[in-house]
Amino acid sequence: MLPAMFKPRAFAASFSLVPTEGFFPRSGKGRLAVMNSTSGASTLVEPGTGQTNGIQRLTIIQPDDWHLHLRDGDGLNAVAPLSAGIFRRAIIMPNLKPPVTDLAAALAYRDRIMKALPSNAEFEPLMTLYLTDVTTRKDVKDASESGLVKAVKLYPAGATTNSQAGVTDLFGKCLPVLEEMVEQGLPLLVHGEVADQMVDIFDREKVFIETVLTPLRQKLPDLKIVLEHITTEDAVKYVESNSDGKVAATVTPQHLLMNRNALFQGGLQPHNYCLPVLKRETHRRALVAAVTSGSSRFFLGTDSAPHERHTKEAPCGCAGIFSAPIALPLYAEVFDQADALDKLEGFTSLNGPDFYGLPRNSNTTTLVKKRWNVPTEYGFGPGTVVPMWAGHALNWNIE
Ligand SMILES: NC(=O)N[C@@H](CC(=O)O)C(=O)O
Ligand SMILES: [Zn+2]
Ligand SMILES: [Zn+2]
Repeated sequence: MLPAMFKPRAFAASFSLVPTEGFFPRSGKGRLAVMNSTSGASTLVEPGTGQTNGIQRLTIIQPDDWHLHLRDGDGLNAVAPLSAGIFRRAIIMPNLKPPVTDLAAALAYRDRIMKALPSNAEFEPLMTLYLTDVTTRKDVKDASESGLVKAVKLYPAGATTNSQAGVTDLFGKCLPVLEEMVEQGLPLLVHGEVADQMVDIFDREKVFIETVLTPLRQKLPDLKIVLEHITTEDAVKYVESNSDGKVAATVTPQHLLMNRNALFQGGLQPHNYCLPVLKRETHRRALVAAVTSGSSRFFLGTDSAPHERHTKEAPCGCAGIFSAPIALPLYAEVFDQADALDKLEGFTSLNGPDFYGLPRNSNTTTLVKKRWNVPTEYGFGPGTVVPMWAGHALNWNIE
């Protein structure tokens, strides 16, 4: 199986301290196969400060994960300790079956998460409500006043995993609830894709920005919005052009490290399939430029979304990439490649809490440049889950 690799040739020069081969996932075909990949990215250099390439060890304020799927039941018990071992807090996505639509459900889910953690874990789940056509102002007010629910999540109905109960008509059905969110200061987190099957799947984020986000901002300029797991240059530009502090975006490791070739490299690659789907290389480069620019409007959200192996390696495979245990090394790889390790901490640990109005963490995490291999799978209830870049070598690890 060929790896999902697209690493631009120009990056090799910046890896003088570590053998270039070290980073390339082992494909059985060796380095040449990777270098000849059809990514179309062979001459690109990412922006950076040009000051950080020699760094071998990096201590940063402990990161939080601003977009995490922990699932439920046995799956929750398997993955929650993995996130809790790395991140201090995480925004917990509510797309369970049935979804987490009110305070009672959020508190019950929070209890199940706490029970899934080791007794010494210092991990704070930041709960969210799943917005539906019938969510009420009271639902939002109660949730906000609890202090434990930090946001409301918009899934356009049909756009992604477990979004069937999502919103069918945001402006027709949800405006009073959105007004309540403005009053409560509760951000709206958006899966920013239209669900219209007539819109090309690679264009759904751009069309969402044009047809939903732009008018939404006009109607409710004081609503705080996080455009989740952005994948396009269009989204980067949108976030950058909204400079009033109300709009931010999370960025996943997969959208920073892979382009859409990774879906088909050497054959169909179900473990690289997520929504929004990977985009072309120009978009990936725009994302890397955005997160390494030092802008405070972009922050870490893994969108770690475990699905049991057989539900992804299937005739109709689920969307979602499991990255929680390796996400931090993957992000370090991105910033190192861009020679911008000095911008990593802002992205992983400062911009998120600042946007949410929460305190920054006080303890630290140390990353070291040391080769290791991503495990090929993790336990997931009775089955297993395959992580992003399973079995491949990474250059960074958590000390
Ligand atoms: N990202 C994904 O591909 N899947 C997520 C849902 C989501 O975040 O859209 C999931 O819950 O599996
Ligand atoms: Zn989503
Ligand atoms: Zn998600």
